[in-house]
Amino acid sequence: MERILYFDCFAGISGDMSIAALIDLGLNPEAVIKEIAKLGVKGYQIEIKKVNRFSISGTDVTVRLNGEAECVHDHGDIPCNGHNHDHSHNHSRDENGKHQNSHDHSHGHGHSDHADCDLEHSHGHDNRERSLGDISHIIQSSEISQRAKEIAIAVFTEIAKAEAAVHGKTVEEVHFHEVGAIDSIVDIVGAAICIDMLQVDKIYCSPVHEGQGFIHCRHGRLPVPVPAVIKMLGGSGISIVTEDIQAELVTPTGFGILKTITEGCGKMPEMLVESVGYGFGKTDTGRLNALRAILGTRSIEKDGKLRDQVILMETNIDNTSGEALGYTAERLLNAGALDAYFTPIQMKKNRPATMLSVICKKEDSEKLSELIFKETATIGIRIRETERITLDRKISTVQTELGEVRVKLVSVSGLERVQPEYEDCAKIAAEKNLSLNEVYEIVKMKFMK
Ligand SMILES: O=C([S-])c1cc(C(=O)S)c[n+]([C@@H]2O[C@H](COP(=O)(O)O)[C@@H](O)[C@H]2O)c1
Ligand code: NI
Repeated sequence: MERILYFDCFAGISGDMSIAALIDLGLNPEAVIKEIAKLGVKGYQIEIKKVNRFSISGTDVTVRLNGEAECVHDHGDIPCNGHNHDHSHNHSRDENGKHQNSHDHSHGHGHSDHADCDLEHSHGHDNRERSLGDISHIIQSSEISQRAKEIAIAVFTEIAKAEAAVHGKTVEEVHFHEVGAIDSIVDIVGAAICIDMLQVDKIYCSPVHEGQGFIHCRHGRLPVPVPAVIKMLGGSGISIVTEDIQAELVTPTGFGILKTITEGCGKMPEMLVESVGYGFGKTDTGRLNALRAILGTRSIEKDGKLRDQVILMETNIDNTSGEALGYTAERLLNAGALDAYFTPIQMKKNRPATMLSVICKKEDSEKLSELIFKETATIGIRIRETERITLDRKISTVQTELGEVRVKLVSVSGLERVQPEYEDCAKIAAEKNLSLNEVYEIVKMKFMK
């Protein structure tokens, strides 16, 4: 059996929605808080509560920094953005999640947005700038589980890479403001801890719904999806559906988490649903603003076959030498491609050309597409996610009169099929001066009854 986690992102995703939805699946909130405390970061409180929004029962997670006052901000362009998500605020809500006291201007700062709050004032937010190295150090030196550490650092790295690209800096030069604040660290590490606690084998997501318009943050006025999110979209295999809502529904923190942990984007896989969790966002969009997490199981085997998702990349090339193409395929295979192959094609302007196809795991697609761009003259790659059915296989070693040979054993409709390993047979054939076929036959004879 395989445990599957599916994120239904019908209202986007943010850091606090992620941790809230995962806890709402049935994790013990106290146990999660205890794990997060192992970070050794001080000066915050996590409030996890069950609430009803639009008649749906779910979880709301708010990280409050000690001595925090309300975040004071007025919203020029869109509702309460910068807070859809990952930062705590004390706005109270009615049953439908609408703000009752929309903004408390008690500080008299009159900020125009939350990020300005972070940058210029110290009324409760953690203002420290942190580099990826600082954050990785906090995580590495803590006593949270190894898997949670790996996930959390991978999320921060993903976001740092996007920020670096957007701002024309190196990853080391990137200093997080919003995302470096304690509440975002808690959201990301908290989500990583929950994923580890849920012991899931595979994670998938739906296309992610995003609003439109502009937000204000420390960079000034940014279009939605914000640049860091757009950057991370590349190579993610995740698609965006634009809603007619003037709000930022997808935050860099939320998308960073999603991109890092999911293996594929599409419809909910067929599975037996065990539990469903709703994690509420903070923005009032006038409709249910929640991330839905669905946990279930499916049998990995269906008719003796395994099903999983792989990425298929294709590019048509008419201006790269045969030498360079052969070299590219070799590099792709060495870098983790499941397969890399060529098809002769006829392109426009009567050009005989070559289509390069690469099959790979989702997590390798970005790296491999970069390699294709680097080694060939192509300027575009088609990328799609596709389901793969494979026969369950066992590798075993047999003793033959020619020596030890590895074989793949697969079962098809109850019949066992033996596939001797090419490398082993080729080596023996060369050493013993036999044909490859002769070696194959000798190995296969071992399995004749
Ligand atoms: O802090 C930075 S560098 C930052 C970059 C970007 C880019 O798209 S670049 C966007 N933002 C906005 O700030 C808030 C908080 O983001 P979190 O992911 O930390 O919650 C949000 O509106 C982002 O879009 C910040
Ligand atoms: Ni930025």
